[in-house]
Amino acid sequence: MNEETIKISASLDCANYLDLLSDIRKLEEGGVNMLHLDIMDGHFVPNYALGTNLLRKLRPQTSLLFDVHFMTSNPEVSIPIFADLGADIITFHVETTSRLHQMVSSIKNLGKKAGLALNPSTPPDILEYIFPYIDMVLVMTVDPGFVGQKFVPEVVKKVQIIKSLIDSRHLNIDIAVDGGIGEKTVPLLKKAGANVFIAGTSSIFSGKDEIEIAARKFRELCEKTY
Ligand SMILES: O=C(CO)[C@H](O)[C@H](O)COP(=O)(O)O
Repeated sequence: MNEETIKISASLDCANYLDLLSDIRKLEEGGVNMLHLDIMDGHFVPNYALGTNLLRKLRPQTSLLFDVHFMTSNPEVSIPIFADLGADIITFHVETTSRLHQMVSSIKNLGKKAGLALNPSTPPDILEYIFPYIDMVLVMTVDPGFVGQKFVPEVVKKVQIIKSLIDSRHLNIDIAVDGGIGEKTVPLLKKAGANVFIAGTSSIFSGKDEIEIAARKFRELCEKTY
């Protein structure tokens, strides 16, 4: 993955469930790169979202990349299932396992990109010995589980730290940010080193503009130099 490239991943949990396919067409039209698919289990997070049947139905409908984010307590069992359903990037939380290396290598062995997600309160040190094996770090800028939450400003510093750890190792790893990503927060996070922006109710799905227009405006915002 190319750390200098800006990528927009639209969070499907924020789309209109009653007219999903039409929203996906608008996202394609608006030039997003990926669909961010939050899989929630009611255990790791106190909410439920998305699942296998939905991915199975959606996969033949779009060529957008599937950026699967497990917000689940036991992602190990789900990795092969979602790989088989056409996930392109598979991200799980470092807080859920003591088997980081095993799980990352199982994702890579299935031919998928591997991402690790960190809650706002999780320090970045945990990444030190796993950096060489991963493609993306997903830095949560809200506690996972719900759309429309308040951005945690302290996380900007963490993005900066992760970016300098990656650069000092000359690695090519994407830094994604998720939660409250919009006009006010993109400049701070971009300056700190983020390059994958997860779009939710704070941007593309705010309802202010049509989705395709909002998606184009969001890309402009993310591509600006700050
Ligand atoms: O991870 C998520 C919820 O846990 C969503 O992807 C994200 O929070 C949605 O973005 P917004 O905060 O803009 O509604």
